[in-house]
Amino acid sequence: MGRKVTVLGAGAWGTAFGQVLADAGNSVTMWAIEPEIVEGIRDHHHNAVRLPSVEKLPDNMTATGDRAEAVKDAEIIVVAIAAQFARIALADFKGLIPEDAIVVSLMKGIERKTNKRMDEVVREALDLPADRFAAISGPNLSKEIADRHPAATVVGCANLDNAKKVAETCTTSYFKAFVTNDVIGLEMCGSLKNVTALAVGMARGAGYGENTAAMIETRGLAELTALGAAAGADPKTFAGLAGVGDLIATCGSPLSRNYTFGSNLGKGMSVEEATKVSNGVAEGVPTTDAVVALGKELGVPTPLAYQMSRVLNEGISCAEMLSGLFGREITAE
Ligand SMILES: NC(=O)C1=CN([C@@H]2O[C@H](COP(=O)(O)OP(=O)(O)OC[C@H]3O[C@@H](n4cnc5c(N)ncnc54)[C@H](OP(=O)(O)O)[C@@H]3O)[C@@H](O)[C@H]2O)C=CC1
Ligand SMILES: O=C(CO)COP(=O)(O)O
Repeated sequence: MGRKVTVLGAGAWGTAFGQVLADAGNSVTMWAIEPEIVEGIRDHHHNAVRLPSVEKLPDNMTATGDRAEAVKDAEIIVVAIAAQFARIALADFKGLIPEDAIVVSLMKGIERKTNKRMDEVVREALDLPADRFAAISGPNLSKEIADRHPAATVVGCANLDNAKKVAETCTTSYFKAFVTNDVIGLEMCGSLKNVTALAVGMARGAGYGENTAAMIETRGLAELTALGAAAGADPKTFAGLAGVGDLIATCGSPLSRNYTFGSNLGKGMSVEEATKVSNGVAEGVPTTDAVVALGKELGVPTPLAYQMSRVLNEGISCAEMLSGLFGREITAE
């Protein structure tokens, strides 16, 4: 049974996920600011700007630039906007969202300055109760999913029935969704793994091999698990698809914008140069400082995020970043 679903933001993941929803039999409306993107999807079933690899998007997928028209009668509204702009973009939708619609975030980032997760930002921006907010997070590189390669994800909602409703809405022969009520865990996994991916990419770009990558990934996992648990997440979530799973995908693939951004830094580019050549938003960049701040707030050491913030703000080298990760004191792992 198809539902009316709206996706706010026709970036790479918003568009690929829109295709998943359409493949699952729903009637999908994409909302985007840029008229070129709206016209491309609506008139030619093609997003030449953000997802050119898909020649023809499904027929049951359309687009509009009109906010009220986009969300009218939608049962599920998916938000896929660059995290730092989510609050401001959603402010214009306040009052337009149907009263019983579930709002789903695909975003993986922490808001700078407030250090808030996307569940907090979305709920505040739309004045939304917890049981109508869901997060989706997992190893979901958009280009692979757009090519319909088999993949899985996790849908989190305080209300498990609503998580199941969202999961059912995005299930296809190639896309499997699990459910949880650990929204905080999903948010922390998705946001923090991007900082680790920046560091692994940087090490790879600088020419280091498997040992270095494994060291950063494992220490990154320990860091995001500790911070997540302190924020109220279930530590088990970090061993699942959204935690270890997404770390493996993101830290191992040049399709990841965060990995590639880091790799370019490791090859010697400046932050400005790496930003210029980035193929979409690298959420780990603005999220890094927010993770350091959140660590201070919650009393959890975040050595990897701290060293990456020095890379991004002070331009320290990869070797300096890695040697700064560990003190000289001998400790248990
Ligand atoms: N790509 C992936 O593989 C995955 C991405 N994600 C997460 O999904 C989120 C979106 O990523 P993705 O689609 O890939 O990113 P893109 O860089 O491809 O697109 C970013 C999107 O944000 C929109 N946007 C930026 N600023 C504003 C604004 N002020 N108002 C409204 N819209 C705005 C862009 O609109 P416009 O095009 O008009 O500029 C675009 O739709 C991120 O948080 C990312 O971490 C999660 C899983 C996988
Ligand atoms: O989150 C992702 C895969 O799960 C996508 O990673 P990037 O945002 O680094 O491309």
